[in-house]
Parts: sequence; C-alpha cells; structure tokens
Amino acid sequence: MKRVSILGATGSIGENTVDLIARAPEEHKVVALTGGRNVVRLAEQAIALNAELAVTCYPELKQQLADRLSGTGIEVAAGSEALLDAAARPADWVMSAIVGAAGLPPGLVALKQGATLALANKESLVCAGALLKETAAAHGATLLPVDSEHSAVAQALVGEDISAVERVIITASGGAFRDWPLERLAEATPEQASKHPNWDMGQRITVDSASMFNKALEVIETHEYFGFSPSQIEVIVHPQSLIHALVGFHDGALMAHVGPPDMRHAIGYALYYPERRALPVERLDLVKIGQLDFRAPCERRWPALRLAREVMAMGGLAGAAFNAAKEQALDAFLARQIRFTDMATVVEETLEALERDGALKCDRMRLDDVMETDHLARKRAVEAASLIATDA
Ligand SMILES: NC(=O)C1=CN([C@@H]2O[C@H](COP(=O)(O)OP(=O)(O)OC[C@H]3O[C@@H](n4cnc5c(N)ncnc54)[C@H](OP(=O)(O)O)[C@@H]3O)[C@@H](O)[C@H]2O)C=CC1
Ligand SMILES: CC(=O)[C@@H](O)[C@H](O)COP(=O)(O)O
Ligand SMILES: [Mn+2]
Repeated sequence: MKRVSILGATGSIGENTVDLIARAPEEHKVVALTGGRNVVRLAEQAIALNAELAVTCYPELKQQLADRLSGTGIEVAAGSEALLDAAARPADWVMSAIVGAAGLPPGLVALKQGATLALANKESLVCAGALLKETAAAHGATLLPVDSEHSAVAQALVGEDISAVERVIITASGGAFRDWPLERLAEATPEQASKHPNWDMGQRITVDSASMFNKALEVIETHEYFGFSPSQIEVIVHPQSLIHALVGFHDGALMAHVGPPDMRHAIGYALYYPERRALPVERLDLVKIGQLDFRAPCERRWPALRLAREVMAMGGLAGAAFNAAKEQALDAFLARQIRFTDMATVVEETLEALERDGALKCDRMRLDDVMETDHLARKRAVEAASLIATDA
C-alpha cells in the first residue's frame, strides 16, 4: 500500500486528489490530511479515507475538528507546528496543495523525510526553487510537477534528451478579462476576476489567471523545475485550455500535450508515476472541438509577464519577493483597497525597492533568508498598496 498525505486537502487540488485516492482505497494508506478553515469538510475526508491524522492550521478550530472526529480513532492536531509534524509523518507520496508561500515549509519537511512531493504549490518553486531541489537531492526525495503545464512538459520530455529542447511553450487561457477593452480593466471587480473561463480552481489562482500573475509564476516555475533558460520559455494565449504546453526540439518538432481542463489528469499522473493508469477524465472529441485558437500575449494587458522576466534576470531572492508582493497585492484587490490594474504596480514597486536596498542578493539559499525576504516584501507591498489607496 502506498502511504499518502495531502497538504491542503480541502482545496480544489486537494478535493481532486481525494477523489482519485477514494477510487482506489485498497492501494492507498492515508497518513495525514491537512486543511484550514473548512474543518467540516476535513473531518468528512478523514473519515471517508480512514486517515491516521487530520490537521487544521488554525489552533482555534482544533476543538471543532476534534468534535467531528470523536470516536473515530483519527488523531487531531492544529497549528503551524502540527502542520509541519503532519508533513514529517512517514509517507511515500505527499501532495503539496496549500495555497501560497505557506506551502513552502511543510513541502520542505516532506522532502526531508524522503517522500515524493507532488507539487501543485508553484509558489514554493518560485520562492525557493534552489532550496527545494537541493533538499530533494540531499534526502533522496523526488519532486514531481502537478501544475497542468508543467505536468504536460514533463510528459512531453519522457524519453527525450533535454539538451535537444529548443523551446517550451506554456499556454494561458487569458483568464476572465482576456477580451475586455484595456481601458475597462481598472474597474474589474473581485467577483468578475474570480470566474475562470475553463478551470474550476481556488479563488486566488483564478484571480491570478485573470491578471496573468499565475502565468508569470509558471514561467519562473518552468525555469526552476526544468532548468530551461528564460529565453527558451514562451507563453501563448490559448482560450480553450486544451493544449497545456508544447515542447519544441532542435529538429523543429513540437510535442503538444492535449487534454480536458481537469486537474485529475495531472494529479493522477503524479500519483501513479511512472505508470499510466486509467483516469476518470473526459476523452476529447477533436472533431467536436473543431478548432484550436492561439494569440500572442499582450504585455500592456498583462504586465505580470514582463515582471516574471525581470525576476528571473534578478535571480537570488527575487522570486520570494515577487510572490510575497503578489500575494499582498491580491489581498488588497480582494479587499477592494486597490484596483485590478494596481496589483502589478504594487509588485513592481516592491521589487524595485527591495532591489535598491540590496535585499534580493543571496549566494546560497537558506529558508530563513527566504522567509525574511517574504516578510520584507509583504511589508513594502502593504505600504505601496496603502499609498495607492490613499491617492485614489
Ligand atoms: N486549483 C487548481 O486547479 C490548481 C492549483 N494549483 C496550485 O495548487 C495550490 C492550491 O490551489 P487550490 O487548490 O486552487 O487552492 P484552494 O484555495 O482551493 O485550497 C487551498 C488549500 O490550502 C489550505 N490553506 C489555505 N491557507 C493555508 C495556510 N496558511 N496554511 C495551511 N493551509 C492553508 C486551504 O484550507 P481551507 O480551504 O480549509 O481553508 C485549502 O485546503 C496553489 O498553489 C495553486 O497555485 C496549480 C494548478 C492548478
Ligand atoms: C490548471 C492549471 O494548471 C492552472 O494553473 C491554469 O493554468 C490556470 O489557467 P490560466 O491558463 O488561465 O492561468
Ligand atoms: Mn497551471
């Protein structure tokens, strides 16, 4: 039996992972499930999967969780230390599906116990790619991509010589506002930004899709995970989200990964890797689809893409600052403190300020430095957002 844990079980990726594991209970021993506010759902999942341990990151919710699990024999814990303990509990396969930089410390702990870490939490790689890879190598652990584009690239690379790759193209749906006139973007609301045209995902990544900060993170994720140079990585707008990525080789061949917008494919690929198992995803009818469309991304509409390139050029701790500033800008937008178009301004100003202060340099990445940069960037971003809000 494969021992599995899910960090972020109550979210969109978490639920899809639970769905796959619940279809093959005889093959999986569920060790730990973690969640946040949704303790009702966490308790249901823990009972359904007969988990050993259920953890909420909020200590004040521990009693509620314990009440729901009383008499089941399932252990209950709460708080950030308990989350790390859950990640440290021996498992063969751990899904990293917490949203944001909060997913980094438990992801590192899971790698330290030698588990295969299925990485949906792209923020970890953006903040601390070098540290994750170094930790995996030092503990004989494996990192597998779960983000749909990166799973697609990994699948297109099976059996290939990576030095024969000329370019990688990751697709972007364009999000909620891809067809809006540019001058309307400033008035876009959080409700409008929270509707993805193709994927059913958590609110934060959905808004990041609309602003292209999701794709900006993914460009950096591609660079960090596969080691391709920034000039090899392209983004193309593909409104149908059916091709997830393409890999171009020196001989001119382009290998495209095509599939329905259902994360159970990428999660299932990582769960059963290197085997391919039958998965409960729609089989595409290409004749019905008829046509696939592509457009060049406009950097005036989506300045986040330009910022991603600047972050890769800066290197060091720039990824950690970029992600933290983006998370704070997103909070300020969701709280209606700043406009949709102000998010990129907040991130750019934060990066410029930290670079000016020499705060993004690092020779060898350590978790403490990443956390310190994350903290500094959040502080700066909050200030930048407050100034914008005051001026408005
Ligand atoms: N959704 C998707 O299809 C895709 C997601 N990803 C990435 O996967 C990750 C998860 O995304 P998604 O599932 O959409 O997100 P959701 O918001 O749906 O779920 C996030 C999960 O993390 C928990 N959580 C939230 N904050 C914290 C915290 N501070 N500490 C510990 N746990 C926390 C939530 O608990 P609760 O809900 O109980 O409060 C929930 O279980 C993100 O990094 C995202 O970028 C990548 C590709 C596709
Ligand atoms: C499913 C997945 O991997 C998301 O990251 C997806 O890519 C979001 O869609 P966008 O292409 O709109 O960013
Ligand atoms: Mn993606």
